[in-house]
Amino acid sequence: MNVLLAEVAQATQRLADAGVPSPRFDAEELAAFVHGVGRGELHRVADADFDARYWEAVARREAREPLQHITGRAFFRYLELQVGPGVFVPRPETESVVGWAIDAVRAMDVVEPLIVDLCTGSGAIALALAQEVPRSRVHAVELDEGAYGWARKNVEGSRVTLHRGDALTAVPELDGQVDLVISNPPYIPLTEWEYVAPEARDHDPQLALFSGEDGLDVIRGLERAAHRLLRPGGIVVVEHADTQGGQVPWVFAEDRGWADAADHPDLNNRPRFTTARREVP
Ligand SMILES: C[S@@+](CC[C@H](N)C(=O)[O-])C[C@H]1O[C@@H](n2cnc3c(N)ncnc32)[C@H](O)[C@@H]1O
Repeated sequence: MNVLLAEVAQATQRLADAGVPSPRFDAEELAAFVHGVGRGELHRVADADFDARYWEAVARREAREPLQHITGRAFFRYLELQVGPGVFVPRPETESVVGWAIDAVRAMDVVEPLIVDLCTGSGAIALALAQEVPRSRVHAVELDEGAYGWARKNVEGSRVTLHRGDALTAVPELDGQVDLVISNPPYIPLTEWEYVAPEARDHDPQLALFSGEDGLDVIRGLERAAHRLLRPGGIVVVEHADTQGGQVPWVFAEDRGWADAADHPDLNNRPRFTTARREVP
């Protein structure tokens, strides 16, 4: 075994002892990052090239700093995004939410679909839609100054138009014209603070996580914003916590101008997002 692989094995044990949920993956990813190679190429790093900065990176992860803050990058669908302190790290469960949205927009058969991503954080959702839906016109909205700064770096050179503002009142110039509104908003109930993993609780911005006593404050506001923005027949897609699948579809009620409200699971078969269609009068 070469030196690096032996160090990775030791690091894996340290991360496991610290309670890191995916210790081998993280130990390998940090080694790959520090040595500037892919994860599948670690065995090729010569013993003389072992870089002791690996152990600095492992110590940070052991203290439960998010992996993506240490490497400065997050992978989301086909994208590599810049992330760090001050912005929510995009999560794998959101990838399936975006997958559903991409299929829904393609099925609309609109030539230049107009899409709005509310609460964009790093810009992950907006950028994935711009990349995967041909000729889409994508707008992204973020309130927090720090997160907006990261999104601005990520959208540079893309087709995404970024706006700084409150999702609930944003982009009124698009009212009644939008084909798809999508959001992964803050949705954790304040009462669950102590159960949130240290990586999120201590490193993701509070504005990205919590939303009132039951976690639904922002989603209730988004319901009105989506109704305002969508054209008749347009679709809203909202991510929620796996405990909220029984509540969120009721926010998009028929007597508030919605049709076909439904809830959907993620790849782990947990309730993850609600979709609804703005009713056609
Ligand atoms: C859970 S994070 C999701 C970020 C991104 N959509 C993703 O999936 O990675 C929620 C984001 O919503 C932003 N946010 C919270 N309240 C907002 C509001 N009223 N208007 C706009 N953005 C808001 C937070 O700053 C944070 O960036």
